[in-house]
Amino acid sequence: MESLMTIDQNALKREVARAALAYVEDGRILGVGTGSTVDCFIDLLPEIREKIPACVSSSERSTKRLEALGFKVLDMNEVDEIGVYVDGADEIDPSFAMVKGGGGALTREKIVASISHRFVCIADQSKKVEVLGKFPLPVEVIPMAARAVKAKLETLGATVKLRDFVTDNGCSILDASGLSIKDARALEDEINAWPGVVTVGLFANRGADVLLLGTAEGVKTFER
Ligand SMILES: O=C[C@H](O)[C@H](O)[C@H](O)COP(=O)(O)O
Repeated sequence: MESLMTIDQNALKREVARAALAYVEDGRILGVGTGSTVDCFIDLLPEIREKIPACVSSSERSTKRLEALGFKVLDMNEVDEIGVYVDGADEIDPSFAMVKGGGGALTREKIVASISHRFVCIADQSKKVEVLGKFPLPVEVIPMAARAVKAKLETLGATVKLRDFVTDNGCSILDASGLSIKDARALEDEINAWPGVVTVGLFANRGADVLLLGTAEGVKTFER
């Protein structure tokens, strides 16, 4: 039963990945996110190779995958702007605010998204929620700040675990469960301001512009 559910979810990921190809702008640098849904997207990019002069990627994982397929991946510091950024999410709410970072790439994702004109979120139906916070909120921290930031998250009512993981930036991740996220923008600003926080995995101030949602009835498109 479990494997059947997995197969279905993967099929939904492939469908939304295919739908995102239509959003890639001809001749503009493409921003590429990270995760299993984005892996499906990357694997389809050779079909539109001639439209993509180069990419900027949000992780070493995606960079490797893109380069293996023959795509040029630019350093962020070589680029002023990006047309479309395609990335997944762990949760997305009706205002297009997201929780991201399940794969640990949240900081680079936020940086690439910040210079992108359009953020296209690709996700299967399990990611769409009314209120953010069921998925543990990732917070990337400088390693020496892990204990202090954990304590601050606990004062907000979270149960916090240090992930056994080192990010592409050489930092640590705290996963905060049980937060009641009423005002995602305010919480994003608050946590980002704590000493030692690199970034929080809330993407509310710069949320998605388009959501391509894989459902049992096909891909549904939401735009704001
Ligand atoms: O750090 C990882 C990213 O934020 C991913 O976009 C997010 O975790 C969703 O990944 P997936 O497509 O594997 O569910």
